[in-house]
Amino acid sequence: MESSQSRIVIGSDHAGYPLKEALRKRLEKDGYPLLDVGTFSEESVDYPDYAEKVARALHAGEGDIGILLCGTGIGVSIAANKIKGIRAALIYNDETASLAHRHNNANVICFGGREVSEDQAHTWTRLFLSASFEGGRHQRRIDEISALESPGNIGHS
Ligand SMILES: O=C(CO)[C@H](O)[C@H](O)[C@H](O)COP(=O)(O)O
Repeated sequence: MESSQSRIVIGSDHAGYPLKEALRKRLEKDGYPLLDVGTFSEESVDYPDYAEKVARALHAGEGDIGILLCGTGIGVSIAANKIKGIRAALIYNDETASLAHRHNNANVICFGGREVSEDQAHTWTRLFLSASFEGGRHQRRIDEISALESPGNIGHS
């Protein structure tokens, strides 16, 4: 069942800005409560700043699900996944839109603003939101991802 109550936090860099605007308007029309953290023009900016803004808003409880856009969707995915508790998924078809929720319990979805159409981004966002996490073996794997963030793990000094 689709949760029309999911509160969305959306952000992009300059390359994702046109698609962010189009997607934001469609999701607002659908009735989703939405917080837009920028960017607000096509002036060049750095995508890690917007991945951080979306993650901060989610950590602050200002939204349930994040949407991030850059040119390819890759940069925002990499940046967002550096932040504790964030599971960001790059979406590129119907299947990944659904499985990102059902198996990965992603809390951020990412799109390439120069790679996907407005219709695709809208359809895939709705598919993601209408899916449900299946738990079971998938929860075990997510717990393993969380363990990678622990202070005793690789890369922590
Ligand atoms: O796609 C991106 C990162 O994965 C960014 O949105 C940038 O667009 C990309 O790095 C290209 O940068 P440019 O400054 O727009 O040439």
